[in-house]
Amino acid sequence: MDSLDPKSLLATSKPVSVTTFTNRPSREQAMEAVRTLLAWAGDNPDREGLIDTPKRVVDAYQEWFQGYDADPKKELSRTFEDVQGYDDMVMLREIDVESHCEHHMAPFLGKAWVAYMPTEKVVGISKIARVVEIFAKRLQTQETMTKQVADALEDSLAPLGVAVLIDAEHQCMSTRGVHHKNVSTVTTRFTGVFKTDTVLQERFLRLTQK
Ligand SMILES: Nc1nc2c(ncn2[C@@H]2O[C@H](COP(=O)(O)OP(=O)(O)OP(=O)(O)O)[C@@H](O)[C@H]2O)c(=O)[nH]1
Ligand SMILES: [Zn+2]
Repeated sequence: MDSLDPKSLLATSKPVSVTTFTNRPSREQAMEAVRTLLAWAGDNPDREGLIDTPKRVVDAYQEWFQGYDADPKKELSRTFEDVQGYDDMVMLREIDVESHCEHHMAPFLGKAWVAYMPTEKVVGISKIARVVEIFAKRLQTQETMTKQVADALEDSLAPLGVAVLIDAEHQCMSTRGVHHKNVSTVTTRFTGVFKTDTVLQERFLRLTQK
């Protein structure tokens, strides 16, 4: 099996865009990396209980990071104009967020509230949840993800404004490091009328409360 030279993968010191980083190692190389981690942790990767673990871990990573292969723009490309003049905010409450922090690759889990003020077109509501999922299934900071969700809606729907709030607990804080449990991190992004109209912003924030 070819050894994986990290220098050849990260040959440039410039930040690598997630959409242009296509020089991926093979599945076999990824499984070999898991074997290395198991041995490094102090266990025997060849014992019966661990023999299939690299395969399971690679399958799990494929699921947790499938957002790199998905395009949020595509999800938002189908819109509907026949809404009989509906002119108020559309809001999805408590969309599940299952993501991984880019600093530790540890899970952060929580909820997202997403609203937009449509102009003449609306999008299928499931597509908004799909967009949240696509960005969640990449390595993230919560701040970046919050802005990416808002930007995707802005770019595709050209609405009067967008509001996004994410509330999540980071396991890198609860299960290691500082070991503080039940700390929720809240991030928000308001654009357009949600930024300029404080009454509307407060309405959105009230709707994020239980
Ligand atoms: N702003 C922000 N920070 C995050 C997020 N996820 C994890 N972090 C933080 O990233 C930071 C990384 O800090 P470092 O000092 O480089 O890493 P570390 O030594 O592992 O830090 P500790 O977690 O404090 O042990 C930590 O403070 C984490 O809590 C996130 O989504 N947003
Ligand atoms: Zn972390």
